[in-house]
Amino acid sequence: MQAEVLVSIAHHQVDKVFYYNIPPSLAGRVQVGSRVLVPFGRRKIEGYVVGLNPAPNQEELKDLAALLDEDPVFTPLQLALARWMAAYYLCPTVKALRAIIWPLLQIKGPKKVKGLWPAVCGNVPDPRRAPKSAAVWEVIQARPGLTRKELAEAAGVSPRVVDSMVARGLLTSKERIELRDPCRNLPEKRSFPPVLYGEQLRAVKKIIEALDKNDGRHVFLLHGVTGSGKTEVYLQAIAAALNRGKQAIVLVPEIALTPQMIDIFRSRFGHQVAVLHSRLSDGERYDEYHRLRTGEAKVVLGARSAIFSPLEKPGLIILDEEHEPSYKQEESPRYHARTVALRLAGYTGAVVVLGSATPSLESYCQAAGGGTYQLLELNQRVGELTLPSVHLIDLRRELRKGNKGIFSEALQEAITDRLSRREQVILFLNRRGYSTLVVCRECGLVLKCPHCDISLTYHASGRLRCHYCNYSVMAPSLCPGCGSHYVAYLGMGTQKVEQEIRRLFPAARVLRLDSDTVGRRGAHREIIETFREGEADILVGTQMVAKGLDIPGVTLVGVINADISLHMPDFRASERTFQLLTQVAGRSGRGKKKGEVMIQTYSPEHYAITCAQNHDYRGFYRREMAMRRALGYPPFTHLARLLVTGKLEREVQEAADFLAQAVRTTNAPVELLGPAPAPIGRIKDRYRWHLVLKAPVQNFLREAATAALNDFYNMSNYRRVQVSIDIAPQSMM
Ligand SMILES: Nc1ncnc2c1ncn2[C@@H]1O[C@H](COP(=O)(O)OP(=O)(O)OP(=O)(O)O)[C@@H](O)[C@H]1O
Ligand SMILES: [Zn+2]
Repeated sequence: MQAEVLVSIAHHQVDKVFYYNIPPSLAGRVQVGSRVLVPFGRRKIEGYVVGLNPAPNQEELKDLAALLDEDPVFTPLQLALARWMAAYYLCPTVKALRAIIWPLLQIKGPKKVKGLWPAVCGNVPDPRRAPKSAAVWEVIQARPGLTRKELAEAAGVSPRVVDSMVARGLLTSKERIELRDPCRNLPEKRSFPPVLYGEQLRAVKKIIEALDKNDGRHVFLLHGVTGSGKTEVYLQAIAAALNRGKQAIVLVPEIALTPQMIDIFRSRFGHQVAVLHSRLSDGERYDEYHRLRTGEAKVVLGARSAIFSPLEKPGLIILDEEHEPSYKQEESPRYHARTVALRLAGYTGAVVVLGSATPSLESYCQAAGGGTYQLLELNQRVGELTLPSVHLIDLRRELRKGNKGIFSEALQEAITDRLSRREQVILFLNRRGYSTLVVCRECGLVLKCPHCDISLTYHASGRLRCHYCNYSVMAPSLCPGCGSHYVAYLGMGTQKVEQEIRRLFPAARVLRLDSDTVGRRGAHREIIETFREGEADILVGTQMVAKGLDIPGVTLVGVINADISLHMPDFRASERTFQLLTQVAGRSGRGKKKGEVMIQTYSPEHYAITCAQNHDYRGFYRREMAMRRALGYPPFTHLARLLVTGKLEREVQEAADFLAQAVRTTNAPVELLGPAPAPIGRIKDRYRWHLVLKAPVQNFLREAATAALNDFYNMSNYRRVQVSIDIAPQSMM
């Protein structure tokens, strides 16, 4: 027998299978999916068995060196996905495969801990003479297997008491597997499905019909306004899938994978739910993975990469907030979870549900423009609730009135009003830190990261930080350029908003939610819970406050500056702005009282902002589609981006020129934009240039990019630059 092996060298030029002989010592144990060690050149490297051939080749083959795990690390379905992903995104197959199985590669198996057991029978210590030992004894009889620390804690004694009992031979220690449940601290409560209202019911019925047809051709776009109860549609569709013996994958953006979301799923489906996200420990991830592989868990709730979960045959795949940019992985393999989901559904016959209050243009035109998706609409909020009224505040007029502060008069009054009525406020600004621009008023020097082409952000800790590479330095008191004292701190972040709020409203209880405040495990949950319980009045935050929060006490949402995302050099800037504003506005008025939203902006006429004000998705869609058509951008064309990076700017530029020339000489009918420096010209000491390819058909892009890359590897000498290909890029930065 011989094995076909993908070796773990992720390079286009090694992207093929290599053949090895299976030595007698491994016969019968090597399977498709096995992780092995193989001789490669003068080294031994890791590889993955992707095929077995009974007839050995004539040529002399080397032997597999070792089998690394007894169980296969991937399923045939996962391998099929990897192969498709490699071809679709033009990445080495082994890279795609490793992206799929990384949770298994990272973890070393279950964690072992030392537990304690009673070593003798009966009642040994006398509670009157040795009350502490007696307490320990009582606990260990009831709960054998506790660790030293757990036991001491449970008995309310110092661990030394436990030690002395071990020394006296009363307790013995043995290794045991630690069971880690990422939700172990959650309250176990059951919830029951509410009665669906008309549109919800219709949506669920349609999905169930598709589940019953079982023909793998159903993609639904669930377009439901904020607070319309999309989650309930998902839950009941999942329940129906489970009743039919099917499994479900539910993806939510990492940021929306809030404890609240997890609680909802756990309270409905209990231990049938496995949760996968980046904050799990390796051990917890192992356990959840294990529960999925054995079939104990039938629903996986997770972020982007949970689409690769080792379910045998998912029958329902749901993407909540399908428009979210975080579904795109911004490193190779640069896959989009939605695209993968559709492919996976093609393999398994699963029904796909894409949900959003603000669908991506790509998806909406598939549903509304005569494409292949079916549109399901939820046009109103649950119950008697209505959408909040949204006011635009023209910051130019504010300035003319002489108000140079962060808050317009109207927003300040509205906050005062809410505080007096004991209602809650969310303030949204999509920038963290204190000041986002530090500049010398005398010589004009802007303080930038020494490693990136990015201005440093001043943090309340007194340090300047780069938000791309995390470089930090104490803020200088004098300008490092000219020695001037006049260093100005401009541009505001959430810390400054928080500080201003505390100054203006000293009695208010304020919380801040951004990536600086959620570093500690559990902090995210605490902040949201504290706010929900009404123990704070105002929540300030970045886009972390914009998504998914369902907090009935909030009747006012203030957007401090709506324009931040509007002027990004990216053709999706308007779409992102509309989505963010609609989502954050949607946090207001979800309880008994009607909500209000105030959006501060310098561009009150921009359609991304006026359409958000009027809850007018279709209006936005029409305007934006007209714009995209005129400029020849997706969804009317397909894009690919070649990003060239390296330490020497000249080399990067020359390499980009070489690639451009190579693209021009291919026969593929593609339009080439650039080469040009990327909007962010340098990150982590690497210069960045890019080329953007446009074509009416995606395959032309692949042809052109592949041909250009081959020329590049075969004919050029730029060994130190890196080229990455991004098919259907989400970020153009
Ligand atoms: N049929 C129903 N009857 C009563 N309450 C419901 C019903 N459906 C949903 N709800 C409740 O309505 C609230 C809003 O629902 P949900 O959070 O799912 O909205 P959503 O559409 O996901 O909103 P968003 O897009 O803003 O996150 C939740 O508190 C949910 O429990
Ligand atoms: Zn940096």
